[in-house]
Amino acid sequence: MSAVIAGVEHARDARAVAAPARVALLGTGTVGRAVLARLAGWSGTPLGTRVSLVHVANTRRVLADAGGLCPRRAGAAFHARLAEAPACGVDALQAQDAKAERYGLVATLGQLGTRIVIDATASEAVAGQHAQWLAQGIHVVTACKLGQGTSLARWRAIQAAAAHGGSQYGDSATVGAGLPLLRSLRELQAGGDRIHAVAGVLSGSLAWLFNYYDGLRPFSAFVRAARVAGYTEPDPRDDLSGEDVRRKLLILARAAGVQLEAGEVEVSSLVPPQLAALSAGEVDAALPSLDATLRERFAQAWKAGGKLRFIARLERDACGGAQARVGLETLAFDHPLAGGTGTDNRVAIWSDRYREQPLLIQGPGAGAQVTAAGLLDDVLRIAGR
Ligand SMILES: NC(=O)C1=CN([C@@H]2O[C@H](COP(=O)(O)OP(=O)(O)OC[C@H]3O[C@@H](n4cnc5c(N)ncnc54)[C@H](O)[C@@H]3O)[C@@H](O)[C@H]2O)C=CC1
Ligand SMILES: N[C@@H](CC=O)C(=O)O
Repeated sequence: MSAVIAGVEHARDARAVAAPARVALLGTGTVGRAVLARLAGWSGTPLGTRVSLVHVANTRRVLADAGGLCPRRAGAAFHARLAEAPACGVDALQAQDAKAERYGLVATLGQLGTRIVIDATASEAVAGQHAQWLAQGIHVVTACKLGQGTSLARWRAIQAAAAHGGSQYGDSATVGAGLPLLRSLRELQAGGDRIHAVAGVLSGSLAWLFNYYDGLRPFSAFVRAARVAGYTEPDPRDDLSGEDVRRKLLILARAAGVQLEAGEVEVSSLVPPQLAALSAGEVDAALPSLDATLRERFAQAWKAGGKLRFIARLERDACGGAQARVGLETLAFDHPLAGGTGTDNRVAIWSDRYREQPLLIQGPGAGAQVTAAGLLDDVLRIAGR
């Protein structure tokens, strides 16, 4: 290659490397707000040059600018009147009709370069779009478990669409709020290990509840506090019923090579039928219906000299089958899965190399900041250097 051509190629490479990934954020609640705050903190740093936020939407409004939005101003625009948002050099913040959001999103992301949708919603409709975006070559980074943690058909569609579109699916934040759980399972298998079993606490809110519930104050008051702290799902019954943990266990199992259907996970719910039957708006007033049963469960565990922990278990047998279950257990105080504090998830993984003593991974398993960091770690991995 001549020096001139090599120089042109080099300049082209340098431009390709420098082009920021174009990012759309869906959801501006607990997690989405923290994503915007973290992006705002990157302004003027090398990390800030690697991503360009072009689209932000929630259920009510959309802000889009193909030239790039200011994350700080976008955050303020969603949580204060636009006029009060401090200016930071963005000329064209456009409020669009939220109904046009899906089409607007793909158009604003454009056709070229690295395009990423961050899903910080708990929306079934948005999860239903993941495979379509991936098939178009748009990467998806998600905190929402409804993509990979529901039906096996949807999980397979996501894998197939990513392969077809040459796109990546960033799922670190779906289990353990970004703890290196999925990554560890994948790396163990890439190194030739078979995963034998996984067990532990996979819910940050339930960890927090059973770390602090004292059997004296009403359990329902702790549920309200966990919701205010941003640890629960938008509807706390998704946590209390074990549904959120079922989804996480399905995501882990499938990543471990066990293609379970949702119905194959045995789930013991903490939600009584009368609470399960209510509309979302009626839930808060009815939370005290949890109190008597939980007080009794706590007293029994205390008498037995143990602690309550909401545990997920996946056990593989030698014939290729697997058992999966989720529910409240009484564990001895010194049980390896009973430790941790706050929202800590604590998960043990048994594999070929970790046969007797499992690999243990522990850390905060819910919360806006850790989840936003997990999402943006995936964004940076996809955006490249
Ligand atoms: N809160 C936490 O600690 C963690 C949450 N997650 C997941 O993150 C997701 C978001 O959780 P939160 O922020 O706590 O919920 P949230 O209820 O605070 O926020 C949800 C946001 O999504 C928006 N939204 C809903 N449907 C939409 C649609 N069709 N298009 C655009 N926006 C839409 C809502 O307007 C709202 O802004 C959930 O899937 C949750 O499971 C994952 C790990 C930890
Ligand atoms: N509601 C979830 C949030 C993270 O996924 C939990 O409690 O773990």
